[in-house]
Amino acid sequence: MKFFLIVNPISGDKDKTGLIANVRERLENEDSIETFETTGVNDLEQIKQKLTNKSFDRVLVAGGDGTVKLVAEAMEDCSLPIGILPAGSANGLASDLGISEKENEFIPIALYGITRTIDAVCVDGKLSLHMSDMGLNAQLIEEYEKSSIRGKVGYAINSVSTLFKNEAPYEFTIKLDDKEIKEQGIMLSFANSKKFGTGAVVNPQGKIDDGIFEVLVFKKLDIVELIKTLNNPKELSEDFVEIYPTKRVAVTTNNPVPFQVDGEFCDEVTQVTAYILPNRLEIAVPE
Ligand SMILES: Nc1ncnc2c1ncn2[C@@H]1O[C@H](COP(=O)(O)OP(=O)(O)OP(=O)(O)O)[C@@H](O)[C@H]1O
Repeated sequence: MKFFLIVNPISGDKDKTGLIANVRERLENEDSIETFETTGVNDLEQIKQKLTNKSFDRVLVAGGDGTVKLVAEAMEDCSLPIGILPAGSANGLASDLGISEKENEFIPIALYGITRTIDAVCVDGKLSLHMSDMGLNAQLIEEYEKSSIRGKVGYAINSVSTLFKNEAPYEFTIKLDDKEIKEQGIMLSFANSKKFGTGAVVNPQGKIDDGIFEVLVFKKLDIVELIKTLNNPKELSEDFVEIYPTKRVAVTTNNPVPFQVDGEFCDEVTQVTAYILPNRLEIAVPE
């Protein structure tokens, strides 16, 4: 097999040298691998070009959700299976697909594992594979991106400051196919899957390949419900989160609200439309 390995050198604040060496060690004799390191500038065009000019059998991604998304965007015209080597501060997509965080378990899956086709969501014209949202979490991501401390420690420190200086609750007007709803909440998520990157299950009925996504309106910070999300709940209280399964939605707010897509802060917005992209991507998963 021919592999194209894309490495994000800064993701998760982790050195990837050992990981790359371990991947190479697992290759079978006739396999070949070409490596590309992201720079944070012009990566999309460069990856697209490599994929157009050469033929590969599988693309490996050593990074977090943002890097997987980048690769998925680059594969608009050329669809190849993706093997995820989780190496971000938040590996929400990998965790949702049941991919282990242990190198000796995830490397063989990424290289030779069976694949599964998953949906994506187009959110405000951008590709979202996992979770995008308007509100508190997006503000946290904005603060994190500005801060010099990366990795899980960076998230933890910024969580505290975000909790003290945010403008929530926000007023959301949610237009679904059959109804329009007004809800007040601290954030609104467009969820293609079950969990946040932290592992918190906020969308218990969510499936990444069911042709729909869920709009989640988080009404308040409820410590008891937040603890529940860490224990794989089958359902959550409607006083904590209201869930609307749908194929499309248009959301508006009165005032600008921080907005993020799969862990990347985008902007402050007053409106976002989203719709499902069924069977968008093929990813290697555990059996
Ligand atoms: N060489 C680089 N230098 C700086 N930034 C980079 C580089 N390569 C990629 N990036 C940036 O990394 C981000 C994607 O990181 P990703 O989500 O995969 O990992 P992460 O660990 O979750 O990210 P973060 O460290 O931001 O939490 C993108 O914003 C991208 O522009």
